[in-house]
Amino acid sequence: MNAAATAAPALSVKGITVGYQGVPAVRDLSFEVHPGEILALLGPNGAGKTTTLLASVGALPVMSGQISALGAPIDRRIERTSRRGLALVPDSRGVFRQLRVQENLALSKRRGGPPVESVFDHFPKLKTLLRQTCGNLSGGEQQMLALGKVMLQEPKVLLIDELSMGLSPIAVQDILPRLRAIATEQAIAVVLVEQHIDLALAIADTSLVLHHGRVALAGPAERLRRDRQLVEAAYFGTTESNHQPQMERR
Ligand SMILES: Nc1ncnc2c1ncn2[C@@H]1O[C@H](COP(=O)(O)OP(=O)(O)OP(=O)(O)O)[C@@H](O)[C@H]1O
Repeated sequence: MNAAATAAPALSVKGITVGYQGVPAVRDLSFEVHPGEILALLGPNGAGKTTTLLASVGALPVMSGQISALGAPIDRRIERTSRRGLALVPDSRGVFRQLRVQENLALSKRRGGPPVESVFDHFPKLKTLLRQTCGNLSGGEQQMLALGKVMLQEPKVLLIDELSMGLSPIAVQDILPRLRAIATEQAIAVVLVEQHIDLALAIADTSLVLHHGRVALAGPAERLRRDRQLVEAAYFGTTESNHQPQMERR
């Protein structure tokens, strides 16, 4: 068990069923993420990953089950949720493409929060791009900006939907370790939805594979890293029931 696992969970999801127009897209899902931990939330297209993130941040009501974050039940008023330290980086990246980098960062700056310059500790390249219009940035640069913007909000729970969408593997290899460093240094609980399975498992502590809205596989990321066949079976929904561990940790 790692040190983070001894603290109270920053995000606790217990037996949730959630979906659209009364039709469940995710069923009976449970997991916990502790401060400083990264959970890799994996699974094929349509497995329910985005649905899980939306429910976790309060944007989608659960049909049953409970979600609590930072010691209190999730609030469906997103503004309150974000003030309490929950942040979602959507797959659309959440940057204003028509504005410059410096304007994007300024918009995310909070009174009394960290200075804009603190973003350059992890993303020094952004300092050289301050006057660039975001729409002209590369995908990797836009992702750095998206993470930089969210860091200025000092999140305690960070939910990230496909950080690497449209990025080259090299750009993903560059950005994911930075996310690992940020989560550890700032004790942020991260849920990372990611299609680059190996890269996600390389920086994650725990992992969970969804298939058709149900947990097909869960366990320490290190274990899934060692057994790709098991992960692939979970993606195809052919995991045997004795290979569906509870969310134990290292
Ligand atoms: N707004 C919606 N209304 C109705 N059904 C939806 C809606 N959004 C998603 N779904 C359905 O819910 C299921 C789960 O979708 P979700 O987007 O959570 O999957 P995902 O794992 O994030 O997929 P992907 O990797 O393709 O983004 C899918 O069957 C999808 O068609």
